[in-house]
Amino acid sequence: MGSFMDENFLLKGEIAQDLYHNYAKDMPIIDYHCHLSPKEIYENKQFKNLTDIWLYGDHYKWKAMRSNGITEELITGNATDLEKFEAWVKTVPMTLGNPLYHWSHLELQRYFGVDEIIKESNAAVIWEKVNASLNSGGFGARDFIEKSNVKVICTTDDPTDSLEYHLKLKEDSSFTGKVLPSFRPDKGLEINRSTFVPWIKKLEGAAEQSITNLDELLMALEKRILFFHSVGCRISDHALDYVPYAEASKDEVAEIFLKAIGGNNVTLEQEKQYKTYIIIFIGKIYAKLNWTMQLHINAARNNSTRMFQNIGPDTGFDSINDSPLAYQLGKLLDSLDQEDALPKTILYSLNPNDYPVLATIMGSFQGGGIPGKIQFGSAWWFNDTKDGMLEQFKMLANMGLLSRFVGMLTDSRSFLSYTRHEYFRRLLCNLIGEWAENGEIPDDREMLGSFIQGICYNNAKEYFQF
Ligand SMILES: O=C(O)[C@@H](O)[C@H](O)[C@H](O)C(=O)CO
Repeated sequence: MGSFMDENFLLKGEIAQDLYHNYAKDMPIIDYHCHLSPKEIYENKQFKNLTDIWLYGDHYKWKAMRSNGITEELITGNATDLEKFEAWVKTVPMTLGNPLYHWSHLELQRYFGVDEIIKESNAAVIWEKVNASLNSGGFGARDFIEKSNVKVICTTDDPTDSLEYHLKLKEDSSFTGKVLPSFRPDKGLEINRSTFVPWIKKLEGAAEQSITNLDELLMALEKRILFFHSVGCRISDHALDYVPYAEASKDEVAEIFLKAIGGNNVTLEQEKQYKTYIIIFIGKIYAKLNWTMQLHINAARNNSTRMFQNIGPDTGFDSINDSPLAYQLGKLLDSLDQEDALPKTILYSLNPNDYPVLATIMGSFQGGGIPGKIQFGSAWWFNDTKDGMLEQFKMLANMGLLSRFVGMLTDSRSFLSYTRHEYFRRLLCNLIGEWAENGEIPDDREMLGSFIQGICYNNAKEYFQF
């Protein structure tokens, strides 16, 4: 029996171990969806202590702490960093079976050489060891990126963003990686939210034009897409908590837009018509620019009104949604495909019940000579677990081509999360190794190695063309 999280962690059998150690482990990383701050990267943020880098912004850990009965004071409240750290250390032993248990140990092992089991009796030594490293130099934001062999990072950015720090990083020869923006126009699609009208005002400033009608909105959106493209953006991202599809003429959508900017709510049907029209309009531009369109579907966000009002979004109060998507998604993609204007697309759903739908719709729109043009995206958020990742691998293999998968992303706000790529790679190598051990696939190491390296890095490099 192997020791806890040793070098062959998650790798059963010689083939899996060979595939991981000799093919996967040292492949570079393209992290094509995350929520890191380009400002913190540019400034090479230094971290005060272990809580600063390990707990701040990590709503995965926050959610676990709440489930463990830790009070909010010790999670996002006014407790000291040491008190928050101690509260997390008290929680970790309770997370057995949750990926947080593995991820937390990987984060300390890989970046700080700390092998202690995370538990209360080891809290002091862990706190001291890591803080000594953080205060010794060479443990800034950029250092974690470079240590993790990350070649490309795609942050998540609003169309009105100046991209100031992306531009500064582009000019900074001391930084060898690429930090590229992703175009995330959610606030311009959520026409019934209180953020919509203020956002249109912000867009007027960013696009340096007035936006008093639909044509001007479309012009402004195209301007911002072209600006993002000039800064190196090649990917967009849409959080579609439900997939809209409702047909309407341009004149009808223009009326809906005027109603909204006049400060009036529109009907749900009108919201769907507006969203459908805008997604198709910008999707055509994505296709022209050879961008990739990511659709993150079926999240149910900010379930706790009280906590949303207290501490805002992305704080651990979201869940899986179950809105129907098969018809709507098929029609949305077909609307673009009919005009030969469907961009490369990555389909994610937070609801695993949607996986067969996504994996088969994906197959309906492949083509254009692009391997894996339409992707069934990596197991996302609550599915970013050992079982969730394996389920996605197998579904994609059964229904499409796992060989053409563009692989893992962290989707994180933490500079320590690149260990999730290691976790992913170990699970992938173990699955392929298991198939070979069972004689389900040939034990042809070069072929299997190439398969693995494609999913770890080479497919993404070819697909995204960053
Ligand atoms: O991109 C999203 O909307 C979600 O991934 C969201 O940001 C969430 O907070 C997250 O990061 C899940 O990993």
